Amino acid sequence: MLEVRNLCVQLKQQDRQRTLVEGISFSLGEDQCLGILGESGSGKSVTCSAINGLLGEHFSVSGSVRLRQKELLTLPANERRQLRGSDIAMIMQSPMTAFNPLFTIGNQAVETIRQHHTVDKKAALELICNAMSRVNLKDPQSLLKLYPHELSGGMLQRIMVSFALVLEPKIIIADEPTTAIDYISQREVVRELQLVRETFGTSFIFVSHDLSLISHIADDVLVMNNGQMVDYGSAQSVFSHPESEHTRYLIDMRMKLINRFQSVMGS
Ligand SMILES: Nc1ncnc2c1ncn2[C@@H]1O[C@H](COP(=O)(O)OP(=O)(O)OP(=O)(O)O)[C@@H](O)[C@H]1O
Repeated sequence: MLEVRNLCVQLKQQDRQRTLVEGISFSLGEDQCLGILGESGSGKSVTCSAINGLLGEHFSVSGSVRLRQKELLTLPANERRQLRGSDIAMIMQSPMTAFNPLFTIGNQAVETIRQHHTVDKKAALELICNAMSRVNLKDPQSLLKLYPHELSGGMLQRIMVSFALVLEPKIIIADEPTTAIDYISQREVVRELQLVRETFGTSFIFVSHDLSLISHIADDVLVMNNGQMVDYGSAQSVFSHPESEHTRYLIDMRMKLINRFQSVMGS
């Protein structure tokens, strides 16, 4: 489905280039979930944005990103845009920047859905309302009348998940899709994303710094540190026999946290 080879992202600065990400390679099969794990600033979001062609002109991206044998990095911008949503949908970490502040959520939903499905406005609204209810958003009709700034980050994030549920893309890149959401809704969102995978065979790239979440949902895991890939393989092998010091460190930190929690709960 998706084949990424030696992906490298540089930021063009006045007199030099700063490398943000280098040497990222992985394959994502149909109905497969790749977890990208790493601490803050390790390059997870830049990697996802590069794959989806969302980095601006200050960045240079090299390597290869092939979607069903089609090279995406050299694709003209309009063809790339067409793939977004229908082939690859992204649930972004900062939901505020994902929406246009000048239009209501309902307008943006209808516009986005009708770009990819031949349905009228009423049917598009029904689809999005239905998807919003599935991710625990109450009274979707009223929410659709609001502008992005009138909603919390967590609500916008869940609305983004609803867009992805309606568009039924082949691949969903979920970049920390639960960061701005309370614990109960996090579980709803993860459950819904898993249901999408089971129902439509959607492939996922699931980005998180939460090791337990990744170990729970990912088939394969790629661990990043300082813009580089330090471990890659099946979740089972990466977590039981990590190759890098850094992955071992992340696992140790997680174990310490669990032990501390158990001792606090026990005392
Ligand atoms: N728009 C940008 N301009 C300049 N540098 C950037 C930009 N976006 C990201 N970076 C830099 O690229 C590096 C990787 O950032 P990235 O956002 O990909 O990390 P991350 O692993 O997703 O972190 P987090 O979990 O906090 O989101 C960081 O050093 C960051 O400062």
